[in-house]
Parts: sequence; structure tokens; C-alpha cells
Amino acid sequence: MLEVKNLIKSYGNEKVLRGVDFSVKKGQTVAIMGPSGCGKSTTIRCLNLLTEPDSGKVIFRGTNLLELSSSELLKLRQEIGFVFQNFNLIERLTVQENVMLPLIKLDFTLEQRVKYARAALEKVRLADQASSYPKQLSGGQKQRVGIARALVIEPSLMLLDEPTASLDPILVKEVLEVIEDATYSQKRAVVLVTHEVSFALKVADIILLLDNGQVVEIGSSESIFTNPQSEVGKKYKELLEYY
Ligand SMILES: Nc1ncnc2c1ncn2[C@@H]1O[C@H](COP(=O)(O)OP(=O)(O)OP(=O)(O)O)[C@@H](O)[C@H]1O
Repeated sequence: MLEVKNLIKSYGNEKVLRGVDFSVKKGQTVAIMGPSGCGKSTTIRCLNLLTEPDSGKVIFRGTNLLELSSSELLKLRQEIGFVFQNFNLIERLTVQENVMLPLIKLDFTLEQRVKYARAALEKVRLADQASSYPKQLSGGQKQRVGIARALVIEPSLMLLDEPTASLDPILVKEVLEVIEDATYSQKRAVVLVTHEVSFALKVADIILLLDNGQVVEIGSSESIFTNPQSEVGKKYKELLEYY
């Protein structure tokens, strides 16, 4: 489904990604973890070219995104859902209108758009808030709208960039539950950046540990957290044992 090859990215003189490689199969969930500033968000944003890498390949369903024209890229992006850390909702639109946004460029009638938005809101347990405005919602509810907006296109690849990072700890659980229930599908690949170690252990098939812009360890969540080889992996193991 997705193959990432030798991703390199710098901001000015700062080398942020130093050759990141990994792949994700249909039905798999990959969690990207690592210390603050190691390049996790940059990596996930490169997967749909929200951030453009300096070099490397992002091969999605056989096509290298870096070789596409902007109109071809826009079309392919319609198969990729993205959940932002800070929700990115439009305040003047209702919850339902926010969720319908990705469907606007697609060839659907208004009736179909409403139907799909309702179905996506059901999946995140927010059907009763369809007519509310974002400012009337809690942070957890806002992020669930963000997840519904990513799900509405039935994406074959779902990307979540630290989806609980902006939330009050009390609201984290409801969002993690929704991510676990709503994003998984055997037809879909999921890539998630998270600091939530026990959540990653529960939902991820593969954990990718980044440090200083490089993959320092990659493997099943059981092997990484029970027998880590990298310094970063050893720290996560200690953290799990502490809790
Ligand atoms: N748009 C940008 N312009 C300049 N520097 C950036 C930009 N985005 C990220 N950086 C820098 O790149 C480095 C990696 O950032 P990134 O957000 O990818 O890390 P991260 O692992 O996701 O961190 P965190 O866990 O704190 O969110 C950091 O030093 C950051 O300051």
C-alpha cells in the first residue's frame, strides 16, 4: 500500500530526516514514536506531501507521489485521510459541514454528501452534534470531528499526526477509543504518530522508532517493547514497566 524510501528533509541547516525507510501493508497499523523533535510529524506530513521532502520516494499504491503533477496529486490525496494535531476545523461551519468538506471536489450530490457525513459522524459517535459549531464542542469532540472528516472519503490510507497531543488528559481516552474502533479496516493502512505507549502497544502491528531523523528500530510492538535494541526502545520499555 505504502512504501517510503530514503526520505530526506532539512529546514535551513537543520537536517530533520536523514533517510527514513519503511513500508505499510493493507490492514496494517504503524505507530511512529520517538523523542520530541526527532522528526515524527515531518515524516507523516511527507506521506501525503503536506511537507515536501528534499529527496526520497513516497510510493502509494504503486505511484511515487513526488513524480505527480499537482492535479494528479490532488486526485490521489482523495484516497488519503489526514488527522491533524490541532483539529483544523473551520469555526464558521457546522460539524456536518466540516465533515462534508473533503467531498466537495468529488462528484457527489448534496444528498449523498449529507449521507456520507452522517455515516462518518456515527462512526465517531457524534451524530447528535451534526448541527453544532466547533466552539460548542470539547477538545475530544473536536478531534472526533477531525477523524470523521478524514474517514468520510473512506480512505485507503489514514494518517494521524499526534491526534491526542492537544487534549486534556481526561479527554484522551474517548479519542483513542474512537481511533481504535473507527479507523481500522482490512482494506486500509493506518500510520499514526503518538506518544501514547500503551495505546501503540494495543493497536499497532508495527512500531517505528525514530531518533534524530533516522529509524533506529522497527518491528512488532511485542518485540520492540519486550526486547528493545535501541536506546529509544529501552526508554519506552522502562516507561511501560513504570506504569
Ligand atoms: N516548518 C518548519 N520550519 C522549520 N523547522 C521545522 C518545521 N517543522 C519542524 N521543524 C523542526 O524540525 C524538527 C523536527 O520536527 P517534528 O515536528 O517533525 O518533530 P516531532 O518528532 O514530531 O516532535 P514533537 O514530538 O515535539 O511533535 C524540529 O527541530 C522542529 O523544530
